[in-house]
Amino acid sequence: MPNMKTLLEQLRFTESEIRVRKRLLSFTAEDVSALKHCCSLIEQRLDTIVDAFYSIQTSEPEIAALIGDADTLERLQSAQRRYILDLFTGNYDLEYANNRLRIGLVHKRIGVEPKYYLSAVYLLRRLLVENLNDLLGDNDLRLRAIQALDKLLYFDVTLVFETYIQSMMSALEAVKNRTEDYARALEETVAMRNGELRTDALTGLTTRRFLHEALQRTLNAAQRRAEPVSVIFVDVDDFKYLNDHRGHAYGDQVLCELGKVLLDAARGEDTCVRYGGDEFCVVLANSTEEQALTSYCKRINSLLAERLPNVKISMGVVQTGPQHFDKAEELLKHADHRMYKEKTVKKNGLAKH
Ligand SMILES: Nc1nc2c(ncn2[C@@H]2O[C@H](COP(=O)(O)OP(=O)(O)OP(=O)(O)O)[C@@H](O)[C@H]2O)c(=O)[nH]1
Repeated sequence: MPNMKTLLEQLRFTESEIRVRKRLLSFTAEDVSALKHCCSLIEQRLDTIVDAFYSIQTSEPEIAALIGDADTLERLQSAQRRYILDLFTGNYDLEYANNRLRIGLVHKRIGVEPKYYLSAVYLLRRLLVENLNDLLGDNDLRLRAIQALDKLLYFDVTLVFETYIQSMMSALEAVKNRTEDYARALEETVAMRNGELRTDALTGLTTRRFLHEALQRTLNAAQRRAEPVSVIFVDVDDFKYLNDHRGHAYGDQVLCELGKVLLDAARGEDTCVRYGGDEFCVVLANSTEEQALTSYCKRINSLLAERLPNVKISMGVVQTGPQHFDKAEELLKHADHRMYKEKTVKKNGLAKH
């Protein structure tokens, strides 16, 4: 029985553990002999006891439903017969313990709640005591046998409950493992999706998620080489109006084309990012603010005039380095602020260009 072995191993069951348990219940050789003495007497009443047991059990509708069909009832009856004989054989060894552990496992598996198991143990004890009283009359053996039976039943109930609990814990462990597997799979999916999001689907530019990483890389390299870095925020003017009046698909085309313009105007070491919606951000390596305005921004404006003559943009340029370097966050905030300022000036009709 490989399953039993695992169960015993799980519960660390050994001969010496059985000895400890017997000692804890003061289950002595005297108890063994008292039970053994009653074996043949109980055997005579075996069928009567088992019949009485199941007629009382099945009179309870909930238990009758648990037992189910006649075949199961028959199997339970013969198992009960074996158990009653086991109680009086005088052999309470590892094999005996194994059988009790198996009962615990079976009870858990078929969903017998402890209340049913305990009431069944109580009923069996009552029937056995009634029969011992009847068979043995008023003598010393009767008292000793009943006492020994009580200890042995406690021994068995403990084993059954331990297996029950162990098997419940294994089920919980399995659920926990499944949940952890699911969480891991979910994390992998999210990681994969994030990986896909490195590139913006519409424009093919770097996504905002990776702006910080790219900017930091450029800043680190610039610091080592003592070069300036410029950051440009770009935002389409009245894009909502374009969307609303020429359709969302046209809006998409504009964003896509603007992305190309930004890329075409940039050099290999620059990073063009779709910041979100109609906002873009460009990190120019080795570029002062002056160079950005006179070279990069100028190129953008002329490309835009060629490819999207009806589209206007606002830009905010900020330089950091080559001596003192601002933090990435500050730089982005500053560039965004400048772009917003330019837009506000234009909207108020104060634009000079
Ligand atoms: N077609 C299209 N529209 C988008 C996309 N992402 C965001 N938008 C729209 O872009 C518009 C941005 O509008 P606002 O932020 O009000 O900007 P605006 O109309 O350009 O106004 P100002 O920035 O003040 O000039 C919103 O209407 C968004 O719904 C996209 O991927 N495709």
